[in-house]
Amino acid sequence: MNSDTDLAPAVASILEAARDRTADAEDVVDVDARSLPDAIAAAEADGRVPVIAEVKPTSPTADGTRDDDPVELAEAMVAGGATAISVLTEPSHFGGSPESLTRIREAVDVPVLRKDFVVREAQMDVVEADLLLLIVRFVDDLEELIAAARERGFQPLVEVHDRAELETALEAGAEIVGVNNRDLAKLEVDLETFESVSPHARRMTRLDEANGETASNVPDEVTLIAESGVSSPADVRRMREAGADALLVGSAIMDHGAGDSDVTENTRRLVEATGESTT
Ligand SMILES: O=C(O)c1ccccc1NCC(=O)[C@H](O)[C@H](O)COP(=O)(O)O
Repeated sequence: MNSDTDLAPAVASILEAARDRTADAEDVVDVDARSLPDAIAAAEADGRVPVIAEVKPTSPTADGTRDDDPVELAEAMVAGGATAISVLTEPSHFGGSPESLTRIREAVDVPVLRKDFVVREAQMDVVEADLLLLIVRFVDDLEELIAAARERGFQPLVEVHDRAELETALEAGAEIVGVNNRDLAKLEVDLETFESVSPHARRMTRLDEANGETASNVPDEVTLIAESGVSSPADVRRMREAGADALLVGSAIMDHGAGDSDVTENTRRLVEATGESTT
């Protein structure tokens, strides 16, 4: 793990809370996961942009809190064409909970991501989900955590912020990689982050192993997700042109400032962002 000194205070606080969080589950999770790559393929087949819509009651950068029932939010996102649902389960900075995720997963039939700050294996045994987030920057033993997640049936979504972290992720065998456009020092979003990392991911996964340029456990295919800062159909097209297989969108769908904003419509305008347009 890198030093904590170049993290925004909010992120340092999230990380400290994550490290302190106990997980005293008696049973090891054993989940029969819904496949994200299959869900992405199904969306592509019927002309939807694959959007992972995020149930994110609040966040350090949100301009408010939405108190709506998380299940109603998730169902509204699926009605708008969401390919999968991301659920923040972090309680103190994002207003999430594992219980919300369980209720959501029972109510929808798309894959559900547990978006949290998991730093130890024991913290995986809190709730069943189809995908589990692992953030390269925050863990010391990525390869072991990927293996531990897979043993439980989770599909690990490994999050990176730059090319060096991407290499770490791919060499550890990550098959689903999220490139987060929000930097952890100032919490600013810049879609160029995805644009600069994505070609490197494609190059690394295509290099012939025999030429010795890539580690032997780099997968042939990787599912690449552009995370954070996608707020308009134009942003969607931009990330797709840069190679995103799917987009993870929270704030633009939750629209925290406007408490009663229509989550179905907010999802649909991104899901339908195909073809040419200037907006
Ligand atoms: O969203 C935040 O304010 C935030 C602050 C500090 C660490 C992480 C944070 N967000 C986590 C996420 O990765 C996003 O919720 C997710 O990618 C969606 O981003 P957005 O569409 O920009 O809400």
